[in-house]
Amino acid sequence: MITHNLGYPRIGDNRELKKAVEGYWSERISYEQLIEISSAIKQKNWLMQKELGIDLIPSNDFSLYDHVLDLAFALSAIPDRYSQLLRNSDKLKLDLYFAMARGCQDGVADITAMEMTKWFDTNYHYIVPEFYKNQKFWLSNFKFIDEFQEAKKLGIITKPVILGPVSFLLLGKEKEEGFDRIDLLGNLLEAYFEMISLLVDNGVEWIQFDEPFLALDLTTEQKGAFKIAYSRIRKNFPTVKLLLSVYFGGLSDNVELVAGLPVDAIHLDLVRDPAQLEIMMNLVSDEKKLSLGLVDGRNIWKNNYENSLKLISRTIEKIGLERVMLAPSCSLIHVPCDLELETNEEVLSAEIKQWLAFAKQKVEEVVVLKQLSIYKGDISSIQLFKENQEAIQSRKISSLIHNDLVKERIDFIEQFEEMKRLPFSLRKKVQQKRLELPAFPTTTIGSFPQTADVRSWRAKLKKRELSSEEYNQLIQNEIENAIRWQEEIGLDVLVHGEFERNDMVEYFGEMLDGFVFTSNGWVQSYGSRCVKPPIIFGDVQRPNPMTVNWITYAQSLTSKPVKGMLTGPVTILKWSFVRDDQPLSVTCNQIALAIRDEVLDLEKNHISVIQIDEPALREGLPLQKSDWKTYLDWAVNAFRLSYAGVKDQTQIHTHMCYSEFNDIIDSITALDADVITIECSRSQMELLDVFGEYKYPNDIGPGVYDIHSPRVPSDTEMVGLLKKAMAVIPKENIWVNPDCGLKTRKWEETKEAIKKMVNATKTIRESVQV
Ligand SMILES: Nc1nc2c(c(=O)[nH]1)N[C@@H](CNc1ccc(C(=O)N[C@@H](CCC(=O)N[C@@H](CCC(=O)N[C@@H](CCC(=O)O)C(=O)O)C(=O)O)C(=O)O)cc1)CN2
Ligand code: MET
Ligand SMILES: [Zn+2]
Repeated sequence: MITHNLGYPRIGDNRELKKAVEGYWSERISYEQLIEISSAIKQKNWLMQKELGIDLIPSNDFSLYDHVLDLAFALSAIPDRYSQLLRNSDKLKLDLYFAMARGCQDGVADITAMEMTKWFDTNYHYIVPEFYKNQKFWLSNFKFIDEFQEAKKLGIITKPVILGPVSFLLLGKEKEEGFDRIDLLGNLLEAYFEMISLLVDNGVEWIQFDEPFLALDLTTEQKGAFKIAYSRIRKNFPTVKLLLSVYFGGLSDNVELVAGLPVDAIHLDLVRDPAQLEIMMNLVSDEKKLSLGLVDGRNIWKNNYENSLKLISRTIEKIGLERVMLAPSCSLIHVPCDLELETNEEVLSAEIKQWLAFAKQKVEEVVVLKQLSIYKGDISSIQLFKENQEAIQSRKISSLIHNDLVKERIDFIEQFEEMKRLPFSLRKKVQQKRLELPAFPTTTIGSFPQTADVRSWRAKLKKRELSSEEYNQLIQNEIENAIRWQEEIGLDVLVHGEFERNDMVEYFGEMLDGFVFTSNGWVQSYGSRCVKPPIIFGDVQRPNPMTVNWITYAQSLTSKPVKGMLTGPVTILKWSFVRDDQPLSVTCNQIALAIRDEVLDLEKNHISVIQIDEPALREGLPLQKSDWKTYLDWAVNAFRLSYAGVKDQTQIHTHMCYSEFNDIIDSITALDADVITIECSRSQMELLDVFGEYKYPNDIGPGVYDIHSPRVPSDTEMVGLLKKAMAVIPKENIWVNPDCGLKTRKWEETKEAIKKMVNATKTIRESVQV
């Protein structure tokens, strides 16, 4: 029986990578220092996994920005617009790599970034490969082999992890007409052969090919591509061991296809779909191993050894010990590094801590499961097993979890559904009378730059180096400056800037009952950006108002409307670690009721516009279409519940980013927000087409500039994008705003860009009669 891991967090226990990469971008550290810090993280991870006793340790799971970009870069899938940056030195190559991720504006070059989007149903974002007709691929970067060699020097023969060829193509996007990216498979395989041959020459024994698309619905052609890819790889490399890994879902209709692929081992996500194991065991031939993904790589609850051991012994009985591999369900990049770093009991109590496992603990769980499953005697006498069962039991019966008041409120949900508003067209008139907005109203998405100063005040507040009065005063000053600046440049609907928030989800988690948070539970979201997802362990309710003081303070400074700014129930749910002892829909409704309390309090305090962000609505969509309807029904209901009972004169906004809306436009419409602001600019307004075709009835603010890049767009570019928007959306319905919040930007860039955005709007207002 072999234990292995699919990928370990690369950010470092204390976000060393984030600090190093950002240090490199701002020229505080050198190329050499960045490489040194990266190596230290990799080595620490490898040695730790070795020490814990994992048999097959992954390499090439590290990345300086994103593993999909790494592969595109290795295979020379570098769009032409970057050609002026192609250079030979290692440092300049790295600068090109970062330019692809972040855009480049340095006085000489002015190049947009590649698109970024969500990695399946996670809060991790990858860089979208760009594909062209007849594109050729060749190896020009060698990270996958360098990392293997690096680990080999430490005496560890790792298992390189490489995104499989079919998933790589499917994750990308055609950048010209007249071909399907799957047609590039033949060309792409040539480069994969080079890659594999280098690995084999250097002594690789196992290669892990990740093909998460096998957990999604596939066309016949796509299925065919998998057959071609793996039979050609096998033919060229008959002896190297291939592990095909599928995660985030069950194989469903693809199970026969996968069982038949000529690989040496198949990894299954048994957390998402335990039932697929029996089906696979019946189909798979004798020479193949099965890797059981039993330890949840997407959540932080301790593994229930009793349940896992049942599945393992069933598998041993059916296919034999030699053919069983044990692993986490997916890469561990989606969970924090190490629970032992949580030492502050005031933040995370011992009672709750004993229910949890982070990445390092999950690696240990895999090893212990192997030991327990090959143990010949009675495992109930083994300490590790006993402790595990006690922890599982303690969570089941804990009094912390259940709150009868919350359960009663949930039972009365139906009555809220009857709180209907006027239809949008009539509401719009009532709201316009109150707000008196010009044509093409301008606004921003909520956050303004989270400067080092603002963060340091929060850090000092935590360490009690600032009193809460001092902290509040500092934040109020920021809000006042932000309001003054917004008035000065002529924005129409203002925001308070979210300076008081560490994160749009964690902030609310900290104030709601039923949540705990961590001190160091960081998870990578994209590039150097990380989040600390709160943990929902029990029934949720709002003991006190969460935002009312800040928003009413901001509103008191101006006669223009200031938006109340809330995170929606689906997003709070999706970006937290969620309890697994009740349906997600129930937890979501509990959160919705808590947000609704806040909405109604804001309304009572004369806030005329309230934004309820739902950037994770699309990402929550199940991977298989057959599950969509159920999800969309409860997600849309929860959103509507969060504002149920507001008056017609209160304008409800929502915001979404990184989403393909094509498939869910009905549900977006059913949210019935008065205004939706969406991410659009990296895709040059392509995302808007569906709203036009569908004749989406309410107002839309298509993002006219990409906030994820430090690059400042010109007003001409924004005028161009607005004209594109006007070609598909009635002009009366258009708002003007950036793609998303500005918290990751610097003030300098923000001020310049928003000013240009307001100018672009003026140009548009002058050019059309509304
Ligand atoms: N949860 C979530 N998911 C999301 C988004 C989001 O906003 N939130 N946005 C989309 C894109 N993803 C993003 C994810 C993270 C960030 C982001 O800016 N993260 C910050 C951390 C935010 C945070 O929690 N800040 C804390 C802690 C900050 C910190 O690092 N403090 C220092 C100390 C500071 C000092 O002394 O100067 C430390 O702990 O070492 C705070 O402000 O209080 C970062 O990585 O830099 C942005 C976008 C999609 N998914
Ligand atoms: C990821 S969506 C962000 C929305 C939030 N209101 C902000 O402006 O930061
Ligand atoms: Zn956003």
